[in-house]
Amino acid sequence: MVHDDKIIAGSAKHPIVVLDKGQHYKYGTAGFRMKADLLEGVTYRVGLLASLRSRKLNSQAIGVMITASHNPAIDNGVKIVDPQGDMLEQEWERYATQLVNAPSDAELAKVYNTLATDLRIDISAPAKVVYGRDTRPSGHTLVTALASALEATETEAADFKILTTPQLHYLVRATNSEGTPLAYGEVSEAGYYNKLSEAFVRCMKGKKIEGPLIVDCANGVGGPKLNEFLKYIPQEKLPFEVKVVNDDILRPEVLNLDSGADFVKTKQRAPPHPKPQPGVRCCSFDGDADRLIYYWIDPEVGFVMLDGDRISSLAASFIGDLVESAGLKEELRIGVVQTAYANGASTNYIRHHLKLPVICTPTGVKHLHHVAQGFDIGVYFEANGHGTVLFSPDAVTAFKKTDPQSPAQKDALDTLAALSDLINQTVGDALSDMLMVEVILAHKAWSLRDWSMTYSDLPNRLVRVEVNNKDVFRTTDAERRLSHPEGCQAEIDSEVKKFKDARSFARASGTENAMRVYAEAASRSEANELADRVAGIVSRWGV
Ligand SMILES: CC(=O)N[C@H]1[C@@H](OP(=O)(O)O)O[C@H](CO)[C@@H](O)[C@@H]1O
Ligand SMILES: [Mg+2]
Repeated sequence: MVHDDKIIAGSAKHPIVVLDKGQHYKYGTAGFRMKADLLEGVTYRVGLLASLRSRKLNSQAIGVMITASHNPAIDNGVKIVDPQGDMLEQEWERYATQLVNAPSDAELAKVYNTLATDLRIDISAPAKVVYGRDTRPSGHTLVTALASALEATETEAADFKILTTPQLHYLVRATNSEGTPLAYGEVSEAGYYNKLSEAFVRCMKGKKIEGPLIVDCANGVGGPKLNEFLKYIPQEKLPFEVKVVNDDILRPEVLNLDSGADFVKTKQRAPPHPKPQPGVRCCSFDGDADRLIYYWIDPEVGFVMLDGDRISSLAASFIGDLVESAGLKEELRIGVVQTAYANGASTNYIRHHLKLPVICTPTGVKHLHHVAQGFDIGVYFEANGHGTVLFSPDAVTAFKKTDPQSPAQKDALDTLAALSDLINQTVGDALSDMLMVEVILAHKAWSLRDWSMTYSDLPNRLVRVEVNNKDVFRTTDAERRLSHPEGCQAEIDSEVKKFKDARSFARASGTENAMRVYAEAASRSEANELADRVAGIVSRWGV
């Protein structure tokens, strides 16, 4: 077939590491992610798939991002981005897995051709792939393998070099919408900064934000990109004082080390460096800048964290009020999407205080994103700080076309329009989300303490349980209950009943070879006790 010889020759230059018997590569929640030295051949093959996907979708540009997010520097990963900047369609995860597991170069060409035939893809049609990578040293080799696959399949390639993950998602959407009425922004990294900085200034309306903001960038790609972004706002218009810390990208060994959003969320404490200053507003990005967590050290109670659930409820409350002031409450449906890991107190607050609908989906951003698209304004966040707010085309039109009857209504409509430009519409984006939070705090004149007073989190605990066979566990009801093994859920239920305001669930991790158990209850000791008991049940059933 058309590309066979070139595909085979390229694959020989970027060989796949054949895994031990019984093991295979799997396109999971975060694409392929593992030790970087296993990834050269994988990345080559992902390049082949991206070219097929572009050809399948009328030559629209497909994205490929090379990153391992919050993992240590020796790891890396590769994932595909669909034309609108969202995650690869689920059906295609299977094709990625098939292509990557082809046992030889010749077999690889065969699988490629079979996919093309089965999916009715014209492999002589034009194809385009845009790609980027984070700061990991291994990224360089992987990009070379990717470029080689694009060359072998005669795919037009746009290398955007070092980027945050959400910047790559932005560029994919900008590329595909260029020159259309829905143009998303200039197709360049500068275009991303222009769009965000301009929208940020419009949202702030001359307001200033009290006190400095310390931004921990996990020594990842977010550091240099945030520093670059700040240059786009004229000094006199800069509404806040930002101090960027942990932005050393020259020493790979410090990437994600004792810093970053994942560290803060899982360890429930501030990064030790720089030494946290009581009372100062802080936030952390993760290694590829698609997660955000806020926190501060309260002089009285110590560390206080404002995670994805908090950002979600803050955004829903602010946007809900604006929609009301804009006179669009009857017209636009606002909803919040969470996973089972969302703190029960946040769900309660959104449902009963903000009076907004909440939908629970399985873990993984693609699920949340998809459900959020069903609302005119869909707010979604995972508790770990990954999320965004999606505005439908109808909502954006309403912000721009509604004729305001009062200055207050005009003000609300303008702020909503500016927010829809500020908030990344493709994926969770730490930089964009941070600017959104700063806008909301400035408008409400809130400190982090004011924000944290909106509701009290239920004490909770997340534990990881290693079992022999996690495949025996199957979930239902958006992962909140186990359907298999039969009888296991009944045991969990009977434990949960013994505690006040309690909830607990167990599910197999999609990214690690382990089970995760979550428990929350009225007190810390009860949450801990319940988590231990449920972990015990899971261990017994998982042998
Ligand atoms: C409890 C938890 O934090 N789970 C994380 C983790 O998924 P698991 O399937 O639980 O391993 O990694 C996912 C990808 O980064 C992220 O979407 C998700 O929130
Ligand atoms: Mg990440």
